[in-house]
Amino acid sequence: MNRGLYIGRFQPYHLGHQAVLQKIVEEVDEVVVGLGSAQASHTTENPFTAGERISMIWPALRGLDATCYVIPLVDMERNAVWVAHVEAMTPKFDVVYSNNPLVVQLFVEAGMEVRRPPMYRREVYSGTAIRRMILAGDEGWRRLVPPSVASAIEEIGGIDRLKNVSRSDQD
Ligand SMILES: Nc1ncnc2c1ncn2[C@@H]1O[C@H](COP(=O)(O)OP(=O)(O)OP(=O)(O)O)[C@@H](O)[C@H]1O
Ligand SMILES: NC(=O)c1ccc[n+]([C@@H]2O[C@H](COP(=O)(O)O)[C@@H](O)[C@H]2O)c1
Repeated sequence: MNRGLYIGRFQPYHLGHQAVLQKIVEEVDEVVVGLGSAQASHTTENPFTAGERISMIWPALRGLDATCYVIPLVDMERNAVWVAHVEAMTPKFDVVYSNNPLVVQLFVEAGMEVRRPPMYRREVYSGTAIRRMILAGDEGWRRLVPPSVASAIEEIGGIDRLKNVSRSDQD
């Protein structure tokens, strides 16, 4: 039995992430989705709580042909102990999937196999781009995420939240 770890902040989860996971499930029997920066929310970079992100991701994972775990991972002050922290919080995994240079570096140093998934239409499928579209009032962001993510963001008042937390006291 082969298990893969896919780490991201998923702020929000988008169709690029979904495309990566569809490829990962062809290579492993089970996937651990590591929900990074679980402590973060209500900022421009990290608008959604870990719980909200789980609610967004869960329906999208149901369509995948593999057992998936979603595990919240709070950040650690020391990068040197982060891999041990991740290992302590997750079921045992055999391979890590990430394109984040720091994540890759830390797992390679720990002797883990790391695979870098090819980028899937990065110019549009990007958390940063989607948050910018929401802030600009561009409704096109809804086509870049699974339907469950768009409706969850709507239900929690995520559009107004992102706009409000991105304001300065001069606005
Ligand atoms: N379009 C994409 N195709 C393939 N991999 C992607 C794509 N977008 C993000 N990833 C990868 O998925 C992992 C998790 O990404 P993350 O949650 O940071 O999304 P992001 O779109 O990069 O968000 P942000 O712009 O907020 O950093 C990272 O390894 C990232 O490189
Ligand atoms: N020291 C740490 O806590 C540490 C180190 C490396 C990555 N991470 C986390 O891993 C996640 C990587 O996800 P992204 O690729 O979405 O940035 C982020 O949440 C990041 O904060 C944390």
